[in-house]
Amino acid sequence: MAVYTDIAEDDLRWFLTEYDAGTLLSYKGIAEGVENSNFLLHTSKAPLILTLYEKRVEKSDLPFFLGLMQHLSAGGLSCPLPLPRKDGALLGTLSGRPAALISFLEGMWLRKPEAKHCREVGKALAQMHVAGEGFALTRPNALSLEGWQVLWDKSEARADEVEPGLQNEIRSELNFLRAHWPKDLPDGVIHADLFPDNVFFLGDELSGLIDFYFACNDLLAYDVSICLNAWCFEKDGAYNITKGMQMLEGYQSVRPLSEAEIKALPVLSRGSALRFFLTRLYDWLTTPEGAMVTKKDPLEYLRKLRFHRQISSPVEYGLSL
Ligand SMILES: Nc1ncnc2c1ncn2[C@@H]1O[C@H](COP(=O)(O)OP(=O)(O)O)[C@@H](O)[C@H]1O
Ligand SMILES: N[C@@H](CCOP(=O)(O)O)C(=O)O
Repeated sequence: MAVYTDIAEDDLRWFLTEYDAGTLLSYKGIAEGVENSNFLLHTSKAPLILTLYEKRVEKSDLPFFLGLMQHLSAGGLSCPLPLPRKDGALLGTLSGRPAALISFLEGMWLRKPEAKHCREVGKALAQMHVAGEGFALTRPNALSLEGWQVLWDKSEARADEVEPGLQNEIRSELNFLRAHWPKDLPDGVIHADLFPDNVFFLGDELSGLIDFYFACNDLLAYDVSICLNAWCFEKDGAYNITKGMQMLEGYQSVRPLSEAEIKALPVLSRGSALRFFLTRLYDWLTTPEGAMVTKKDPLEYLRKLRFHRQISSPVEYGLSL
């Protein structure tokens, strides 16, 4: 679960007086999530999500994340909106952490997404890419090639504890990606973590996207590759080409991919698989036993990475060329 920082009821009541949010009726920690501490609040006005920003979130990035939600929402994307304080600021402090109130999004995430849901996700991702145009702030992707190397430097010495031979395999993967990473593809604001737990559905209808705390400026097709990794593999590790096809068709129904983007999908997918492998590996090796967070399996992403390595044409992702 992810509640790293506890809050005292009196402090929360005091914090809420800065907002026009009504009076507190109840609050509870939310078990899901990895990065931040989240609480569900019921007030006399409306349900709200309270987020306390934790370890990997830089305070200086918060205006980008919160402003982005406002920009995307104004552009027609369904996503939470930060609630301004009475003084207009979007950010306050609670229990010594930067904290924000955001609107509660109806829906729930799908534990067993089907191909038809992948199509909706592809569409919503493309809508987000379009809605992100014109956003005034920028944020470089801290988890691209350089950031991967930093994570790897911190994990490399113990990597073979997780699987023998990993040291050599990941070292040469990083070399490959450094040499082949595409540079001239369309870029813009990407979500960068659009996993099933960050997409809400009401029945089969997508009700919105959450968790913009990895959002940044990067290649749009890299975001597509993140979604292929996160949505289109089955529990047994097999790639589901029907899901891939639906995801890509859904995306292209809003924003067609260029030939260069399509050609780059295998290398981008290797990069995104490595990115999630590395953060999971780092967390696996450093999260203390008994911590209140569910550690995610790095090897799931190693298997995905190996799959992308043997792709010989983007057609294998379900694209019709
Ligand atoms: N705006 C929201 N509306 C409804 N539920 C939310 C909202 N934001 C977060 N949640 C709940 O909190 C959980 C964790 O949120 P998330 O932003 O993914 O956390 P983290 O950044 O720590 O991974 C989500 O799975 C969801 O259950
Ligand atoms: N999606 C990442 C972990 C980040 O978790 P989130 O709760 O912020 O989506 C992974 O699966 O490794």
